[in-house]
Amino acid sequence: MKRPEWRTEEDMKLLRSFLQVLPSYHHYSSHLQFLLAKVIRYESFGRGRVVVRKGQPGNSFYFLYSGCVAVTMDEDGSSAFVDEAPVLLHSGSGFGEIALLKGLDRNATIVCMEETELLVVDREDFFANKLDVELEKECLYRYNFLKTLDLFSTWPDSLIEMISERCKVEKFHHGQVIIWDTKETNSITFVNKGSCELLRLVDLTTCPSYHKWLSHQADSPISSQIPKPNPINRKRFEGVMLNFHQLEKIVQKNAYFRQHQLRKDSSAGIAGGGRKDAKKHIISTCYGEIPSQLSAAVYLRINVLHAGDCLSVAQHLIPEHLKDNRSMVLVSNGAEVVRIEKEKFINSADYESLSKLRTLEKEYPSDDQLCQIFLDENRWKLFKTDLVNLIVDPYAKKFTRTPKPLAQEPLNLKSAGILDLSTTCTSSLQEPSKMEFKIVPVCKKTRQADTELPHLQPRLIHSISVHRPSLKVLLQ
Ligand SMILES: Nc1ncnc2c1ncn2[C@@H]1O[C@@H]2COP(=O)(O)O[C@H]2[C@H]1O
Repeated sequence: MKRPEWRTEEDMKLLRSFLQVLPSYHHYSSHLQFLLAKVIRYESFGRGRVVVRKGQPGNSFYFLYSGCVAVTMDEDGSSAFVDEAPVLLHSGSGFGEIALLKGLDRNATIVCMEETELLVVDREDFFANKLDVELEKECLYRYNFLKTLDLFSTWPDSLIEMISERCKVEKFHHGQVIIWDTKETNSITFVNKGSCELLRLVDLTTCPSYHKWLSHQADSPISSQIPKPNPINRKRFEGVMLNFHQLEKIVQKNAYFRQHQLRKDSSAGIAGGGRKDAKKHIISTCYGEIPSQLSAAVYLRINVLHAGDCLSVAQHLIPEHLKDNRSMVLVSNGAEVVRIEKEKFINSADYESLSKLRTLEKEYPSDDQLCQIFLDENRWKLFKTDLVNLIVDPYAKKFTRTPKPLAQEPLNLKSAGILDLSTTCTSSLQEPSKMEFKIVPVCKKTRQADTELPHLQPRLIHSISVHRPSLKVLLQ
């Protein structure tokens, strides 16, 4: 990047279009964007470098162009590398405005977590270009939002102002993960606009209802009479299950899954083929033995948070026996959120707001209850799809043309999420399946609380297809 004094008008236009990718820059007026493109300086720092030190006077404001920085309360920023869940700012964010706006010392340390590129606006340019007016507006926006929340109704304005200076508004597009693991967050997340979903990855093999249901399927006279693999079964769910593609993306992007090398596996826990190896296809769980192909996990939505709601993490404020230590994922449906560090909130909160926070802690269904809900919904979907096929299909077929399947599709995401009981049960004791599917290493994460989980890698599914008698026959 050329030095500011050497930039021509053309350079500034080009730079301005480059900077559009930064959300914190993008929403400024085009006039201000142009002025900033004139004065902005480029700096890059390596991992561990402190950009802004707590307690020091502030002379610059920063846009984070690429990389990631942590906000810490210690002066040297070292806590960011030992904290389980440091406050992180990613590409597109801005920081360092408070010291300039309020004439105070830096309220936090900003340390680089990786190679980071920054665009710097120095004090004189900051005020000369009226960036202070824009950033004051942002501060006021956060303050006004917090004022609307009942949780802060007993707080004095000065405290709300202090909190609003120590948080940021973050925008997440549809499907983007806001929190990978709710167990590992130190913040209270407030939804300002839009909505988000709280999901729980339920390992069905750990749920008694799943085993009960499987044994019921095995005992069913229908399944013993007609155990033939039925390709139509798999078609039933295609396009039915909401969000499965989105969940696939979560699994692919999740750093934890990447670390455990998410596999497109064709053998999926099945060691070898043939009847001799039948034993190897069976896994033991505390609820009995099942074919390893039936080891499955499913993401289930357990709550939807709308504007004004918050995801509290007040677990340590509630009695031990009421604590819910399960990991959950918070996914955006297109949302704007404000995260406030739990510790900061608790240190500033009065008795009333602490009690309110405690009551916000929701009780969610157990994994087994979630499993039951899933199986019920699955049954209903099966019935609904069969019924629609029975009534609509003969007419629709006349007028529509089935699109040709894509040649050599590497992984059919639609069918990959369907556990087809009829094909699985018949093939599990014979040849290893050629079917491709995703393995979810949900049980590999060894934490003390998780030690009771069996050490298998369940397959990520969204539906289970079972063989059922034709509705047409039943209705005749
Ligand atoms: N909790 C927080 N979340 C995000 N950014 C913060 C937080 N606390 C402080 N900051 C930013 O860190 C900056 C440190 O320097 P300033 O006080 O100038 O401005 C501060 C804010 O821009």
